[in-house]
Amino acid sequence: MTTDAAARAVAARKIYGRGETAVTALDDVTIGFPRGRFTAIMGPSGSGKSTLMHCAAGLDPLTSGQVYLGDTELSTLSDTALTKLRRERVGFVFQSFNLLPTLTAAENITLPLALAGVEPDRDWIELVTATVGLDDRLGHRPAELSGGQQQRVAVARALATRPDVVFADEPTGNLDSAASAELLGFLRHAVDAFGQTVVMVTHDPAAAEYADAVVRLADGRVAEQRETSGARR
Ligand SMILES: Nc1ncnc2c1ncn2[C@@H]1O[C@H](COP(=O)(O)OP(=O)(O)OP(=O)(O)O)[C@@H](O)[C@H]1O
Repeated sequence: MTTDAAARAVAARKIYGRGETAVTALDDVTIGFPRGRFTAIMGPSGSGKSTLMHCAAGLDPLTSGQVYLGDTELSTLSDTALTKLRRERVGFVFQSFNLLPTLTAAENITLPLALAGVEPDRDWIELVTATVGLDDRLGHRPAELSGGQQQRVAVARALATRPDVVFADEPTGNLDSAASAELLGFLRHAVDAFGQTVVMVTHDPAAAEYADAVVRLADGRVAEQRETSGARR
């Protein structure tokens, strides 16, 4: 296992339910997500993609095994410490954008910093915000933005704390192909220009080609790990 993994799972097992209705969602998964790289998680419906992401992000505990963010083993943390870690060291992007409707785009981007009670790094926020490419629309509320624009705001929000990892769950699931390409280009840029680490669940092979590597799950196990062709870089 490489030591430069921003996040990793070791012998991760997740069982939902008990007895006859128990479902093994993760079955002995050991995987690292290298720092400064873009990893796509693929696999059929029910193969454990979301479970792996949720457990790696500290949203859901494992049944056995360990997940680490850097050198921190998440199961050793209290609920308060885990909440703090998620706020300060993890960024999330969801299929459904999840922006706060009453806040402007700019306010949505800096919200995680306000929640974490940390001083914004103004240069970083300016850099990320400039890269979003929304120009004069930063003062607009989400309802006044297209889906693609909203999701770019969501990625900028995920980057605001300069997290160790950004976890994106089907981030292009609600976008048309042009907006998807733009969003994936933005995620790619966050990795190449800012050295961020991105882990993205996707069903779309074209989306996965923006990543450096693809992890394919099947029946809760790692079925394949490969580097992408890099054709889009
Ligand atoms: N909260 C839960 N309670 C019980 N079973 C669950 C729960 N969450 C997931 N599962 C089961 O665990 C398995 C893996 O689910 P998971 O959502 O991780 O798969 P996925 O690969 O992300 O699927 P999809 O592509 O459809 O989102 C599935 O069999 C699912 O039904």
